[in-house]
Amino acid sequence: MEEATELPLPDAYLKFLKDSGIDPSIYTAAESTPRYIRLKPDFEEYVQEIEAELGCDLKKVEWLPYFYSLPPHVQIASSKAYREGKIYGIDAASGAAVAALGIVEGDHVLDLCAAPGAKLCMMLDLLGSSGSVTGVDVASHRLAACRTMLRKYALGARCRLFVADGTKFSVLPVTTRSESESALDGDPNVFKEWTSKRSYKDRKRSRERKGVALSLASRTQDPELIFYGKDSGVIGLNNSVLYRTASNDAPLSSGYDKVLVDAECTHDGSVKHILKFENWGWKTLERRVLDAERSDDLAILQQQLLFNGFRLLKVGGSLVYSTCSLTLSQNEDVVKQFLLDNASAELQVIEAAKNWPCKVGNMPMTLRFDPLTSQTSGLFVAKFRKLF
Ligand SMILES: C[S@@+](CC[C@H](N)C(=O)[O-])C[C@H]1O[C@@H](n2cnc3c(N)ncnc32)[C@H](O)[C@@H]1O
Repeated sequence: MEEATELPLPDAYLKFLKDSGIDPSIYTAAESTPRYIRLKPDFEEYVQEIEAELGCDLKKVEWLPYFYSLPPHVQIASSKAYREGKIYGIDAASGAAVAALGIVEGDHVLDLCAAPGAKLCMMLDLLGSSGSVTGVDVASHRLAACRTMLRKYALGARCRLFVADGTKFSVLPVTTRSESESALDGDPNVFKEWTSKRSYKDRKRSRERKGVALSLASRTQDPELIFYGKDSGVIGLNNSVLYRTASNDAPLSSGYDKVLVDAECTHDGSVKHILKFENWGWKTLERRVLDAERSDDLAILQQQLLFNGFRLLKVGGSLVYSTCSLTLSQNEDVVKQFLLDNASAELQVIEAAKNWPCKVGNMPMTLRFDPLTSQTSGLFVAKFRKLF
């Protein structure tokens, strides 16, 4: 195995690792960490066919249903199975973050940092034939890629996507529909089936609707609905119902059952991603990772995302906070501060994790996937329950 000292990491980054208490040798795992795919549940019988196509064995990940590992250098993008939407690439640790949510059929799930969307796809696969998933991301181009992914994998029926700031997003799930809401059918501003090709008349209406939405949803900072599936609960609603928002103080009975806050972070645990900066230029790493880490803004953003995700959670519901950073400041410190500020939050044991190849974090009940020991990308996971 390569020595940590031989890795092409610049001094400024090595200092960041040292200051953050991260052992640089985790990057030696980049070459040997397998690639992971998730097979869409309907396609398990195709394993042998996919193996022949990729020219390698698919090794079942025993601790995570429908996940397979393959040698790190196998490319999946040109394979027929990938093009036909039978498999998607997702690291097993990312899959664990979704599994930690414990999604069951009928849940209304919020994914507050959703793009590019591998976790969102897995959520929709777990959801079954009732419930919904709402994906939010502040980056419109990334969320557009997420929409493409949903359509490719035919997973969008129960999903809606909003470009919005997750620290302010306030739109509630559509749970039950009252008679007065169903009677909106004649209203020209009612959402019809979603289509990417919309007529001039529709676009004009949508602009008008957006105007209404802006005034109705001033607290939501103009969330823009860029996709909704036929069973997402959006069709037949008008703006006033769709943009029904959560009040800041009242405990929610109509909030989301499960929330994932897969927060923006420095990505230092994503060992393969970090080593790509060798080609992209270390200056880019300094700008994207080190400057971000140095500024207090990132920690504030993580706190605010967690705070708002929890606000939208219904009483009794569960929230998973994850990052692909291994620093204490972006993980345990965020969790500690959050627990201090929120009496209604308690850390929850992740029952499913008993057989996972991860370690307990620096706080009981939190988990850390470490590339050297877990054979996955690095990831921190904490789960909270809302008590009241
Ligand atoms: C770690 S990535 C999420 C990965 C995603 N969950 C997946 O599985 O593909 C973090 C995301 O947070 C988004 N983000 C950053 N600031 C945000 C904000 N204020 N509100 C919502 N999303 C934000 C970024 O655009 C980025 O897509």
